[in-house]
Amino acid sequence: METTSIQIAIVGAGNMGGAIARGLSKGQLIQSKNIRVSDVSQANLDAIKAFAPEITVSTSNRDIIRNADIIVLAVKPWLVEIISEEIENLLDYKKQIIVSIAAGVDFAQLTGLFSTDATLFRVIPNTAIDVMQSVSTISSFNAGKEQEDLIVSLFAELGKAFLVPESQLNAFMSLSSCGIAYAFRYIRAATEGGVEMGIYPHVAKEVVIQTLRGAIELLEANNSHPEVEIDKVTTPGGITIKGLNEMEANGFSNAVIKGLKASHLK
Ligand SMILES: NC(=O)C1=CN([C@@H]2O[C@H](COP(=O)(O)OP(=O)(O)OC[C@H]3O[C@@H](n4cnc5c(N)ncnc54)[C@H](O)[C@@H]3O)[C@@H](O)[C@H]2O)C=CC1
Ligand SMILES: O=C(O)[C@@H]1CCC=N1
Repeated sequence: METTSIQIAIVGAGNMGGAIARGLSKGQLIQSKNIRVSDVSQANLDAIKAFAPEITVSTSNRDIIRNADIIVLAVKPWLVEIISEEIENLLDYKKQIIVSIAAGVDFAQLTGLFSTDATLFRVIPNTAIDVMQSVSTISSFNAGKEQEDLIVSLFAELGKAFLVPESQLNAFMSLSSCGIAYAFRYIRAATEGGVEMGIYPHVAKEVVIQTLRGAIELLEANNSHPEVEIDKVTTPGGITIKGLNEMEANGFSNAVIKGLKASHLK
């Protein structure tokens, strides 16, 4: 199917649904006039309309899903069941693809709510989808290669997309969707360290951000292991190794790994 004719309906225009609608409308694959969004909050719909007037908005979930090729469920996990009851009798499982971004709602639950015949995707983005820099981890159920390629290509417009078996989805979610919060916590900690050493907070934050950007660009440009880049910094007998050893003595790597594992849904 030509992507220019694809109709997409997004149920829930909050942080994630709103960002997906805005991102796709800025991208090349889906035309804004083919994007429909519903929410119980008129304010959220007004915000989408203000961003892209060509997007159709509605407070009726049932209205927007009619004839949509792809239906994205972007509501909180505990609302997926309520939405499924509301729209289920309108769905055509032979034609329509359902994409759920609800964290922790697995295919076993989704097939129970919809049908074992449904073509389903689970997509786990992170909040950087708002700036089209998400990690979106994708699993499929009953989907053909073409359908998988389509969903991956849509989310690749909003950052990077990884297609993985459902058994790995929660580990990816811990690393990227929770991981973005852990990255922010590092930035906060480093900024506070800078302030303690006498640097203004806004300057310290800028320095930390640019330091991280540089680290990422080096890793990508050199395709290297982080430890290789660390070896280039640590002058023998110098100050960096003192700092690293002090951080490790205080459990830095252990804390990061334990935090990731604590957020890994089993
Ligand atoms: N926030 C995050 O970092 C991540 C969130 N997710 C998942 O994304 C989903 C959405 O999360 P957020 O966008 O952060 O939540 P949100 O609360 O910002 O957005 C949900 C939207 O659904 C709307 N809504 C409520 N009841 C509705 C109904 N009956 N019909 C239509 N719309 C309705 C709300 O008004 C709200 O705008 C959740 O299931 C969450 O598990 C997944 C990965 C990461
Ligand atoms: O904290 C949570 O439960 C959700 C899932 C991943 C990011 N936020």
